[in-house]
Amino acid sequence: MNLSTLARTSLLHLSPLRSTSSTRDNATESVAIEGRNINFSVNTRQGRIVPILKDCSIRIPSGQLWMLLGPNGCGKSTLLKVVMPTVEADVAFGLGRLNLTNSEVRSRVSKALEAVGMSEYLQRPVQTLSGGQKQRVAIAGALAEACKVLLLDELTTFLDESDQMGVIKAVQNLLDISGEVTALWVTHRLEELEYADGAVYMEDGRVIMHGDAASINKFIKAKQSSYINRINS
Ligand SMILES: Nc1ncnc2c1ncn2[C@@H]1O[C@H](COP(=O)(O)OP(=O)(O)OP(=O)(O)O)[C@@H](O)[C@H]1O
Repeated sequence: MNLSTLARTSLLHLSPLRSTSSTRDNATESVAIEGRNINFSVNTRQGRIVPILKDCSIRIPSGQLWMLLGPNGCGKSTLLKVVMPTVEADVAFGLGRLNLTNSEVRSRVSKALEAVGMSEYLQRPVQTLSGGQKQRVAIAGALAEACKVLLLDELTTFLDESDQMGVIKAVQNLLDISGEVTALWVTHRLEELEYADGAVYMEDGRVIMHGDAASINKFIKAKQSSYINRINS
């Protein structure tokens, strides 16, 4: 079925949540996934609204294995996608171990998302983002944890040109804003050198050249044309 838009209303929490358990000892147990009254509909191209999830509520305690069952087409996969973490939960994930207050967590998440140009995606499920947007959210996660060094391995390999630029610009922007974050970016794409302050070129386990990005670009291009000339001769 072709869709023009997706509509979703839900109240969803992903860990860490505390709730009163109905278990034998009435102990407080941690809830990893909780969705309340989740509704999800799709709008067809013909303008018809098709309800898929109808007022679903689930509560899954931390550290347990639960199964989701039901006949084909009843909505299991859709429910799973809708309970996928939001951008906000994803960026906040690594902060769980830092013993921060909720307002500190919110402030860090919002600053990190701002730095990568993703503020307006706070409540979007990560799974609905493009590849480049997901990379930017991952970078925001590192930033929220106050990482001072980012080691970024081929972030843009499978991205189209606009996503590729979005990620490069997000990294550049956060370096400009923070003034104290350093990034080392692994790439095969020579055109990305235009955005680098410096570069390192390796061959066969050795650093062959280390310096300004323009000189390294020139060096690699000269090597490439000499190689092409050799195989054409
Ligand atoms: N994007 C969509 N557009 C239109 N209909 C959709 C969309 N996503 C899901 N549906 C419909 O919603 C219903 C639930 O689909 P879903 O894949 O969640 O079911 P399921 O329980 O996981 O099925 P199965 O057991 O066959 O994998 C199906 O009728 C499906 O065709």
